[in-house]
Amino acid sequence: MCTGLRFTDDQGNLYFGRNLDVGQDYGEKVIVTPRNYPLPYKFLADTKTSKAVIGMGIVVDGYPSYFDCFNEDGLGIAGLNFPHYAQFSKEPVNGKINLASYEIMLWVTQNFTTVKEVKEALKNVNLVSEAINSDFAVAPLHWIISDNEEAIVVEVSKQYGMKVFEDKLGVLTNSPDFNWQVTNLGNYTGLSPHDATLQNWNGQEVMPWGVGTGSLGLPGDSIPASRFAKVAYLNANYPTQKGETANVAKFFNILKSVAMVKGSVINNQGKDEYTVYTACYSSKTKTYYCNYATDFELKKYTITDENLSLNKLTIY
Ligand SMILES: C[C@H](CCC(=O)NCCS(=O)(=O)O)[C@H]1CC[C@H]2[C@@H]3[C@H](O)C[C@@H]4C[C@H](O)CC[C@]4(C)[C@H]3C[C@H](O)[C@]12C
Repeated sequence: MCTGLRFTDDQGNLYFGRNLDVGQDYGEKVIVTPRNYPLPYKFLADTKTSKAVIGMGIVVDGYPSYFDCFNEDGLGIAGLNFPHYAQFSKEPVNGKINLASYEIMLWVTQNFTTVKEVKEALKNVNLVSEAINSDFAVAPLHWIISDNEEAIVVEVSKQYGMKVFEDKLGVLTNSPDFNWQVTNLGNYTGLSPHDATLQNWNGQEVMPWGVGTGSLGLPGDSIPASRFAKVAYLNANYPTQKGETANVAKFFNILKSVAMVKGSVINNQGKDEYTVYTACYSSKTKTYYCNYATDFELKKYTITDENLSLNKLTIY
């Protein structure tokens, strides 16, 4: 499972990232793709990158295959599992921009600066079920895309085709679909950051005990709907913060509260599924912050004038 989160600071700078919750080691690393790096496509003419990108991923045949990535202009995208729903086109479709589903990460971060532009361009996109190479399966993902101004969620399913949702909550988890998750929030509208008050039930005074009584019922389990509701609630109530340090702390405070702790979830392959890393990109400083289940030290990697103009990937 995974959880994506975005919010802005008091000056409108974006903080955007995710938890990666998996039961498998992909050997992922932080990768900076420079400008002018070869960018092959399955159905479009090969080209070169025009914007530097930073994020977490693996390199497959020289191709930076990102799990989440962010460009130097502050536009980012994260892929999260969307099992039982995600279904891409079997074949390319004439007259459309055909992208292999894994190509959406770099297509978005190379061609656009704003979500507004992405939304317009997506109207003509067809995502094709095509793996990078025969060693990999097609990942059944949906995506959250964000800039300073707004966020959207992109889903392609058998039931609904391609859908692009405004994500005012700044949250994405896994299945069911985004619309279902937002509808489900209606079950949590009684939550309040304020404590419950003293009640009188048939003459009996009933006292709320201690702080936090307004949030009784806020979920704490690991299912996607629970993580969605919890992060949506916390993101809506966490006060706007000033400065990079406080905003990065806000990000990790919220996402670690839905992190899956090793041993608490065992998937149907018998593997521990847990939060392997948490990562947050700051558009203000072009910095990718991350830490790992096995090492909480906060690592910082930045798109710099030096690494954006190299002619090779920088792999940390
Ligand atoms: C498993 C990851 C998503 C984690 C997640 O959302 N889990 C939820 C589980 S569930 O819903 O509750 O079942 C996804 C996110 C990005 C994915 C990777 C990226 O898409 C990059 C390549 C793409 C290749 O097609 C497959 C390998 C891969 C390296 C992918 C492996 C895997 O599917 C990743 C790592």
